[in-house]
Amino acid sequence: MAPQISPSILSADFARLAEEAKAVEGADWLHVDVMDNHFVPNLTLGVPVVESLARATDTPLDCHLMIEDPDRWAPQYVEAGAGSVTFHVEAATAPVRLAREIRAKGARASMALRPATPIEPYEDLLPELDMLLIMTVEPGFGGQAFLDIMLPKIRRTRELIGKHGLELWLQVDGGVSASTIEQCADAGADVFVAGSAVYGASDPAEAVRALRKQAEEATSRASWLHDH
Ligand SMILES: O=C(CO)[C@@H](O)[C@H](O)COP(=O)(O)O
Ligand SMILES: [Fe+2]
Repeated sequence: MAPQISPSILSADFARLAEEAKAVEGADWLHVDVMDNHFVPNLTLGVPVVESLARATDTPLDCHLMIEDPDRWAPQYVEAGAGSVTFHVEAATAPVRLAREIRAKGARASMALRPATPIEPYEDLLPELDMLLIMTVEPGFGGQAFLDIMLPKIRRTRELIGKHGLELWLQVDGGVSASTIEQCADAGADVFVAGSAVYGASDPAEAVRALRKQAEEATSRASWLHDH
């Protein structure tokens, strides 16, 4: 799959969300970080804001739920208009049932792993998912440094996806920028969340295009190397 860029509005101006969403039209997704001050020590926004954002932009919403009890809340984000809903496996009680419910309601189902959560126990769940999110920072805040100790986990996950012949997308989130996106693409990620690297730039739309170009070039170099 061609690399996709998902700018995170966590780094945008929350008083101007509609304008900030429009500033990155051309991106594949708009990443919406939902935090409840329990699963992570930060509080952002909820269902009503997602409903408004879905009306304010044509870019599909990629909702990253950093909340307790996603089994209860995630379906409401599909109803609010999200195109993709990511729940954390550490918070979910019944991840298979939840992924099936998200899909049945019409969104892409995605599961996230915190940095200390290994992929291996969840190998058998992969066919139930449309995307897996590997956090490359501890969730909770934008602008943190990329954890390069996550690169082996990205590689192992890409190998598991290949082994099972799945179409699953592999997303990375946290500290993704011009200096780190190529390592992520080389390790096998294909959906890149970037908050401060996009909204901290003077031209966010241009930052999205530049990140996509870097990811495309790194992906084609990596596939050339693997094929030869
Ligand atoms: O989920 C999160 C943080 O928990 C992210 O989506 C951040 O918003 C990414 O921001 P940068 O690290 O790219 O600044
Ligand atoms: Fe996120």
